[in-house]
Parts: sequence; structure tokens; C-alpha cells
Amino acid sequence: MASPLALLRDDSLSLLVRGYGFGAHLWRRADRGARAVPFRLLGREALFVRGEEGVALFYDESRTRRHGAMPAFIQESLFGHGSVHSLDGDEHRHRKATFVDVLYDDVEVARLLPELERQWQGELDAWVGGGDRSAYDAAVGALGRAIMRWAGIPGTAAAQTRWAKRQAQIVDGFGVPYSPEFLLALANRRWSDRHAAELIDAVREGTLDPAEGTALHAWAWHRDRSGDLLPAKRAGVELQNSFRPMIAVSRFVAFAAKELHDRPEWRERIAAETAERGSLVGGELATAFAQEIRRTAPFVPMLPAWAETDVELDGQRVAKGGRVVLDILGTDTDTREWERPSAFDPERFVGVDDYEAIRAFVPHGGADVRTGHRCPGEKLAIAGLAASIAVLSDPRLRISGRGLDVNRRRMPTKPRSGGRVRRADAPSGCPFHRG
Ligand code: HEM
Repeated sequence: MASPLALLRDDSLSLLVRGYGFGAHLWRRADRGARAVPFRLLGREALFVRGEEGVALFYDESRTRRHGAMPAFIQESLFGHGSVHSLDGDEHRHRKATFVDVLYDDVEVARLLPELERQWQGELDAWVGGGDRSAYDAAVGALGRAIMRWAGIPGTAAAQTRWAKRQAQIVDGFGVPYSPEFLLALANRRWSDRHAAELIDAVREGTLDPAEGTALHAWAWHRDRSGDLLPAKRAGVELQNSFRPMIAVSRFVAFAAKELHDRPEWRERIAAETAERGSLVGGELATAFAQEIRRTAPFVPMLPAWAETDVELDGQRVAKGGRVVLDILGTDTDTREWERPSAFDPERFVGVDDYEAIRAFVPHGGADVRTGHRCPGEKLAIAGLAASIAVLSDPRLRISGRGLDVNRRRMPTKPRSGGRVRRADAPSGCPFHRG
């Protein structure tokens, strides 16, 4: 058992209390520009690392491994038991190959675009027709239905929207184990695991026949390295990992509403681009804005791995068996890697196609998507977020300035109101709160 002194030195409580401010708090203990700082997490020694050097260390499989590094309350509630996130080595690469085929292949990404266009057009029409909904709520529906159709999941629009809301709540509740929202997330997880497993069984029994190439088809027929089908529940977990994170992009959409509200000139430029192209998807300026949202908005703050050997970076060490923790947020806003890192400036991404080559740009993890744990859904997320930004820039809409404050102690967070959106000429409900 850990001694009372060790418990006092542990930083876990500080992480829970400080939320997204935790990383900056730790760096105050180190020299300016340091790449590594020691701390204690969950009763063990750990090394907090950042920047290109930190990314290289964190993704070096000869020095780190993943299995069991993520606290169980996150792994089980958010990703699901036995998911790809927790695998290492050949087993990881084998499972990951199916994710890459299904999510990362350009043909599959292109297949999502018409669904995004259709679902977002519906939400835009509802706003223009007088609807009053937050950008976040609209995105949960639009992105949820688009990705479920794309994944081959059957159901009416209403049923898909309901499942999307459950999935959004899982993402909302996983990081607050001290609150009732966490219990609700566990209940939604249980319901979703059962429903996803039923879909997998239905495909295997021949009562459902999703198109080849869809996530539902791929996970129903994915075989492990011994040639066996995955148990239905595990296949259902990976099916959810192929669409739930797209619903989580709604959190970025809420941040986009905030940044667009504060930058009318960008809204005008993106609206002009959308009008000229005659499409809500794939605009260059909307995409640059999406990239800057990904760089700056607090979502995944850090990632943990085990030190497989004694590890040293920038003069700091952690012994084998401790944790190496990559500071995602601190790397995306590192003064040694970025010019004016705290300025929100989408211009820095205009004309940048190969964002994966920017080693210190890691909102979706770093290194190589095929061989490492880098997110296979990054292209899908960018496409979904850029389409949302094009919609929110429509001049017929107004984004309210109310409720755009962000509680950076809660993980995950978003602007409080989710970004209220209404028709531009709609009267404001309250004369004292015109936004
Ligand atoms: C809100 C946007 C998203 C963010 C911020 C995000 C971020 C991340 C991060 C940080 C990782 C872990 C990287 C690592 O462990 O090294 C990851 C992994 C993963 N993401 Fe995403 N992601 C997003 C969207 C998506 C989408 C849209 C999908 C699929 C539709 C997706 C599917 C996955 C999967 C399956 C993994 C596990 C990969 C592995 O362990 O090999 N993500 N993501």
C-alpha cells in the first residue's frame, strides 16, 4: 500500500481538480521550454512529455506499451472492453488494419461526404425555418445520422438520432467518475454494447446485409489472428469505435460556433467560399478553420503509456513500469513548435494539405496511423467539422454570444450553451441578452 507521503505527492487529484489546466500547472515545475517533467499519477512515477521529441518517445514501441496504461474507468466506459486502443504489437496492427481499411481509405472518406451534405442541409433548413437549437445538438444529430448511414447501420432517422444522443452522453460522462453523469454513461454504454452486438449477430445470421466496405460489414466478418470471428460483443465495441468518435466531433462544433461568433470576418469568407462552391463539404477555408479548432480546442488533453524500459528525455527519467504521458494540448500549443501558439489563426493552415507531416500537431495522436495508435478517423473528423463550419457560417443564421464560456476544469468540456444558433432575423427572446 502507498505510504501517506506518497499519496500526498501524487498528482492525480490535481488532474481531476485542474482539468485542462493540469498540463500548464506541471510545466511550471520545469525549466522554460523543457521537454519532460516528472510527476506521480495513480500511485506511480510518471514522465510528462511534449513536443516532437515527446511524440517520438511516446510512439516508440520499443520503449512504451499501451495495454492497461489508460485508467480502467476511461477504457471501459469510453472505448469499451478489449478495444483496439488497449492492444500492442502484432495484435494491435492486425485489428488496426481493419480500422484503416474502413475509416482511413480515401474512398471510404469520400463516401461520407454526400451523407454529411444531406444531413447538415436538413439541420440548416430547420434553423432557417425558425428552429432554435444549439450547434452542439444539431451536430450530434447530423453527424450521428451521417456516420451511421455510412457505417451501414439500419434504422429510421429518429432512431439513429436517439442512439447518437446516447453515444454523445457516453463521451460527455466518461471523464467525471465522481458524478451521476458517469453512471448514466455506464448505462448508455451497456445499452449500446447490447444493441451493437445484436446488429453483429443479425449480419452473421443473414437477417441484415450491409454493403461490403461498411463498418458494420467489416466488424461482423473481421477475424482475429487465429482466424476466428470476434465475439459479437467485442465486434460491437469496435463497430461503435468506428462511429461514436464522429459524434464526439460535435464538441469541436460547439467550439467552432464560439470562434466563428468572435470572428465575423471568417464567417463571411467561409460563407462566400461555400456559396461559390455550391457545397457544404470540402471548402478550403472551412477546412483551415477546422484544423485550427482541432489545434486549440480542449478535448483529448493527454495520453498515457507504460515505460517498457527505463526512459530518459531532456535529462529527466522514469524507470521501467512507470508511465510516459504525452501532453497533447501542450504539444499543439507549444512555444517551441508553433508561431504565436496562443493566437487562434486559421490562416496558418490555409494551403496545408499534409497535416500529418506536422509532427507537433497531435490532436488525434501522432506518428503513423497504420503502425501506431494514431487516430484512423482523423480525415473523417476534419470533413465532418469543416461541413459543420460551413453551415454555421451561413449568413441566414446568427450565433448567440450567450453561454459561450468554457469550464476548463471539467473533462471533457465545451462552451456551456453548445453555441445557440437561430435565424439571423429572429427576434432575441430577452431584450437584456441580445447576442
Ligand atoms: C473529435 C475528433 C477526434 C479526436 C480528437 C480523436 C482523437 C484520437 C486520439 C487522441 C486517439 C488516440 C491516439 C493514440 O492512442 O495514440 C484516437 C484514436 C482512435 N480514434 Fe479518434 N479522434 C477523433 C475522431 C475520430 C473519428 C471520427 C473516428 C472514427 C469514426 C475515430 C476513431 C478512432 C479509433 C478507432 C482510435 C484507436 C486507434 C488505435 O488505438 O490504433 N476517431 N483518436
